[in-house]
Amino acid sequence: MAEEAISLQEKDIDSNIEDIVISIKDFNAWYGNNNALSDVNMNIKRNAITAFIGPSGCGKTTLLRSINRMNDVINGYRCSGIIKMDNIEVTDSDLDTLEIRRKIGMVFQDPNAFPMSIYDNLKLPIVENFSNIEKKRINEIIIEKLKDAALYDEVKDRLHKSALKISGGQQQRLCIARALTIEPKVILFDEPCSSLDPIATLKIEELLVQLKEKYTVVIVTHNMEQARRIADDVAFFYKGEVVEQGASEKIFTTPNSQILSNYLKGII
Ligand SMILES: Nc1ncnc2c1ncn2[C@@H]1O[C@H](COP(=O)(O)OP(=O)(O)OP(=O)(O)O)[C@@H](O)[C@H]1O
Repeated sequence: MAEEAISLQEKDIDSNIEDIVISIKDFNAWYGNNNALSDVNMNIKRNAITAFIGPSGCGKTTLLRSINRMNDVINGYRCSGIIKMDNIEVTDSDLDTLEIRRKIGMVFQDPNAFPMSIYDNLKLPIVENFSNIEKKRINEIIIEKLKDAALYDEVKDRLHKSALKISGGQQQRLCIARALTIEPKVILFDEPCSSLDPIATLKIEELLVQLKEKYTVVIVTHNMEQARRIADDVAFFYKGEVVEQGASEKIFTTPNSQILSNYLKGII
């Protein structure tokens, strides 16, 4: 099984470098003495959806949050190895983490709309990130990003009403619009549909498929049907290792490892 995993990783590393936006090399992560990730090697393709799957506690979120250095704030967290986004070494401790998060945005499990108007939810990151920006341009960006997040038509008549008064699915699309305002290259999604009903979930899935035209999407999901529906590539995590990774079609139809096969059958 280990040999099969290595050959897949090597194959990925050989892919056209232009198509790769994030490369992860020999990455390890610890919380205190707990080795949460072991020797992860992975290439994440540009303008594609990559899904991280695997049982609970196997390191998916740890890797996701390491990609934009969100884990830096956790007491006892440390890592080794290299994560690069294009030519930027995001694991370089001298880099400003805010700068990294401008390029690598994140959307969380539960919609975290701010308790303010829909308009102000988007205005806030815009004024924080683009100094001296004109009001007219702020308006334009807000409308553009609400449209990109497939939300504009549903909220255009209540932009100045509270963001907390819209549905959970709409709030999640608002959070996606907010992440888009600063023009990231990559957007990380940590189980973005786990608190949503099936209809709201399908809307987010459709949106992610649209977003990959402009952005690179990485998603942690426990929903295998979701990964199957939307992911181009899949990485299967087990006990802190990436056991298998590759094209979604291949992962779901002809997995190499018994562990992945068992996971897909719901045995583990
Ligand atoms: N903040 C933290 N402090 C200490 N240990 C942590 C922390 N977050 C995660 N861990 C540990 O790191 C390991 C990997 O957890 P992680 O959340 O990355 O897994 P996961 O695959 O995303 O799980 P889930 O699917 O349940 O979200 C687990 O052993 C977990 O207990």
